Amino acid sequence: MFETLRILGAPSLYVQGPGAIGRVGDIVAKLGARALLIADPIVERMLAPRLAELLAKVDVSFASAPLTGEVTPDNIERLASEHKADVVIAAGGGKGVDAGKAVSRALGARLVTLPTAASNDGPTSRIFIYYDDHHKLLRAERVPRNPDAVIVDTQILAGAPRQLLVSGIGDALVKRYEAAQCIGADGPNMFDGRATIAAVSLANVCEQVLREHAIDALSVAGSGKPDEAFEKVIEACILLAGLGFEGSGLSIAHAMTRGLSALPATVGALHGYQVAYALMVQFILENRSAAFMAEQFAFLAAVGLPASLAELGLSEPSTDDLRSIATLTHKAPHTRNFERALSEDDLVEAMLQLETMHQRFVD
Ligand SMILES: NC(=O)c1ccc[n+]([C@@H]2O[C@H](COP(=O)([O-])OP(=O)(O)OC[C@H]3O[C@@H](n4cnc5c(N)ncnc54)[C@H](O)[C@@H]3O)[C@@H](O)[C@H]2O)c1
Ligand SMILES: [Zn+2]
Repeated sequence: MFETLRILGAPSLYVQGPGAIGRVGDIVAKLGARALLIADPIVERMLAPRLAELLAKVDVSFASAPLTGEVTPDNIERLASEHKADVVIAAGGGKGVDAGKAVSRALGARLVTLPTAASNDGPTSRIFIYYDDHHKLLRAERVPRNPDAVIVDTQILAGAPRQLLVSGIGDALVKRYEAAQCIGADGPNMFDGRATIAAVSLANVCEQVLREHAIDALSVAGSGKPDEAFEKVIEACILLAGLGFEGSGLSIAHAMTRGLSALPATVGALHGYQVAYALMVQFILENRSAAFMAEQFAFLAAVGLPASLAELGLSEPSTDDLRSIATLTHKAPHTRNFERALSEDDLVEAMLQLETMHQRFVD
């Protein structure tokens, strides 16, 4: 139920910097005696030996379990039935973090998130996403509390593939504009409450930090050597964007992931690439000026984010493609968080208009 109350949720602790993983022992030992790492197989191999060593020092028992396949209800149930833990360490890109969140809920365990890539702002939030086995988005779910701790080791993040940071920048950039639409439409935030000044301010500052420092931060992505610009952008992508969206609400840019994740040509695009494109559609629906659109196209191009369906992987969208994106998007609850009621035709028209406008910009 949507309340008239202003509600903000947040993790209990946020730790960021090079070598932050060294704090895992202290943090986890305060939460329980048995820890379980959930991550995809690549991240599990990368982190398990180090975590085993850090947790042994504080007498916390340690086990790890790789998630193979998608974050589906069945896969999560299986992982939860095979393990017991007081604390789940949810690590990785968005998939491992979401899987860990889901397992922590199933086990009734405390939750520590340990992002290894800043590809999205899931590490701070209560939300996780269920998919089917073909990576079609099923629904958003919630854990009962925000994570007990978020540990962001920027040395690890600076070693992650560049495109994951590009994705995180896309996911963070959109938050300010979705917040504005959601609040304007009197829509609910992710706690089914109203936005606080705090949450909106964070979404706004997040965007400013990205406009100022994203390009510099990307220049060290993949090097393993975080600098000051990188630290700022990571905080924007994970903390500011996370608190900003959860406390303010979402709109068209995220609603469109329903449609975009259902089409073979776009399902493989990283989450932040999908929402960056979808933000451009939102801007068309907002009737933004040509000058504003040109600025956005230039910024997205500089970061390496898609601003058209063609750049997202669907170069000649058929009428059926557009209709199917619009139908699924229209069903998403966040679509109602917009300044006017939208029809499926409005969405199709906006996508077409964007392709034409973007083509003109590229030419
Ligand atoms: N809970 C939320 O609020 C929220 C928000 C946005 C997205 N998501 C979810 O996030 C998922 C997508 O996340 P993603 O784009 O990060 O994909 P992903 O988690 O699949 O990661 C992409 C790849 O990067 C690898 N990787 C991660 N860290 C690495 C590192 N340091 N070095 C080398 N390789 C590394 C992973 O092993 C994987 O192969 C989706 O499931 C999406 O629903 C959740
Ligand atoms: Zn997102």
